[in-house]
Amino acid sequence: MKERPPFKPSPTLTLNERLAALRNLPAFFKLVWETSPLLTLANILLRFLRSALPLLILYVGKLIIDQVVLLHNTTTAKPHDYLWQLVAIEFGLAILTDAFGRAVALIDSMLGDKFSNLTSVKIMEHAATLDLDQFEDAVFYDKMERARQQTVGRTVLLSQVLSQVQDFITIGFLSVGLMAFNPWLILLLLVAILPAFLGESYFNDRTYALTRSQTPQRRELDYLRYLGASDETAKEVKIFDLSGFIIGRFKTLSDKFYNDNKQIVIKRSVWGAFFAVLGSAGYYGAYVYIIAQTISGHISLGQLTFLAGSFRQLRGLLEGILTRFTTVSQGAIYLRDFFEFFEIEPKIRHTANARLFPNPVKTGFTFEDVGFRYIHSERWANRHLSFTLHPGEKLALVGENGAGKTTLVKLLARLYDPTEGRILLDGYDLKEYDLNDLRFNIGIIFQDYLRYQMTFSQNIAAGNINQKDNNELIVKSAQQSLADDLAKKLPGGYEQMLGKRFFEGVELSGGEWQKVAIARAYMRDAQLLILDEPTSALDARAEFEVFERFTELTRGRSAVLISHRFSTVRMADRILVLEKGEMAEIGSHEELLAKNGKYAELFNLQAMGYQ
Ligand SMILES: Nc1ncnc2c1ncn2[C@@H]1O[C@H](COP(=O)(O)OP(=O)(O)OP(=O)(O)O)[C@@H](O)[C@H]1O
Repeated sequence: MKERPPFKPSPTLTLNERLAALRNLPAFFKLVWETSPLLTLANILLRFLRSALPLLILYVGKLIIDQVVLLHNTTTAKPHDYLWQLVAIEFGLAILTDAFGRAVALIDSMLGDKFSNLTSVKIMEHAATLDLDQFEDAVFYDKMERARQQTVGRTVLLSQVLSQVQDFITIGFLSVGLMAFNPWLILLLLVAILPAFLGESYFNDRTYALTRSQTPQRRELDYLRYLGASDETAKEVKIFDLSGFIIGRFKTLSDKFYNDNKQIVIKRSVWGAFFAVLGSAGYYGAYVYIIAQTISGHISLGQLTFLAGSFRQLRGLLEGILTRFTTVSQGAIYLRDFFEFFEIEPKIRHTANARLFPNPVKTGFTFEDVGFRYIHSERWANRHLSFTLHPGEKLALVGENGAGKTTLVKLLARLYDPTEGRILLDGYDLKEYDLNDLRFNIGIIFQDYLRYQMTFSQNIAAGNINQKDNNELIVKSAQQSLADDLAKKLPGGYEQMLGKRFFEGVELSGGEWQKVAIARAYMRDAQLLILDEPTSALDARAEFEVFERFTELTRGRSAVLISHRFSTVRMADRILVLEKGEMAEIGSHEELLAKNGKYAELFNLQAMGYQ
């Protein structure tokens, strides 16, 4: 594993970037609304009602104290009914405050869960539309990882923005009373709190920059976690005794994470404590002033409790609003990462009036000087390919490792578009065809096909998932790929769970998995079938049988076969020999042997090995 450069926090964001990030908020709220209009509405309503309660409680408190003082100072006995009514009202308000608070928290958490599910689905849906080469790009993965992180915890932003509004309203209510008393005191509070706000803002910036720069490392940690503890990796990790190496790498990376984060957390906490003292000083300054005013008889005891209470709450609220402001703008910046992912557009797409796949194909697939280079690669994986795959023809691709065989079939299925030249189907560029229809009519089984940890029948149905309940078709496909005998031997038959990851799963041999995978090719009525070496693990007899059936069953349809076994390759109508991505030869087995070129050389080499 290449040693990574040390973490380098990206530069902190400019004010413009912060403000620009706030523009994501409306889109975010739209998404929250989409999550659940009912919960969102209930949340807003409850918060609004709750914002008036603190002032009401303080005011009732003032009335209570004034009433107590009055009763205390009068010598004649007076009924206490009014006082107890006030106490009962305050009690009721306190209960309401608590009940509203809990209801809001409950709704927040339900909304949060729903939001997280909705956004995860959206990410998966969007990822499904993107191109293969986008998945082969580390920068893309970083973006996807950052977007994925936003699916959890982002609803905190919602409650923060709503709390912000709620607190503003409460402040408005509280300020009305205080303004009448002395507006300067509010200013004093604001000045005392400002440093805390600026400090928070600064540290949030640093944290964001660090988190963002750590994305690739976080992905590497995930990967190491998977390598160190997964059924797919356990065998090799044990045999090569890699666990020490993997754990060591994990520890180094996670320690570095810890240390880098620790520095910011410590600094933030020290400065936070200092700023809190400043805030307290402002509050106590105002408090002393109010006490002095009471002693000198300018205000009543009830007013003292009302004002002191208002101030205490105001300080808390102002502090909350200011620190939350930075978190909200921070959250908006994280949102930028989320929405950025959705801005990634696939390049491989079709036009509005795309053509449907021809049935039957008339002239076939024609390569016109096709060349292809993978993203970020200097080398041509395919170059100067010019040939026609005729309707009904069986074409075998032959060539050494890395000669470009798989790349060629990926171009046929438009997993990539040619870098130069073009591929025509019945005379029209592949790009003019409806992408879904094209892919549906081309069935490919790759050499690195997936071994789904699902049931036997689902593994086959993966070839045409719309037919997952069509048992007849599934059994027929299994019979055609020789997988049916296998199903009969399994305890659960077609409903047998495959792989070891889930309960009562059964592991298959490499060749058995291949037979299951090949059955996928028969699940759809594809016009072009491609087998890219999915038979390498079959014994020679099984491969021969599989291919014999394949050519028989696909009669009338075109097929491309990739195999390193010449006993199989010779069954094809024509053989295309690739060398370093270019066409070396094309012709039938007999023609190419007679030519005594590259094909004859490879064929004789293998024949010698069997002697
Ligand atoms: N996703 C990819 N990104 C970048 N380069 C790739 C990618 N896939 C293949 N290549 C490169 O393209 C070249 C052709 O690869 P390809 O898989 O088409 O060969 P192949 O003939 O199918 O080989 P094999 O017989 O080993 O399966 C190789 O040099 C390989 O390194």
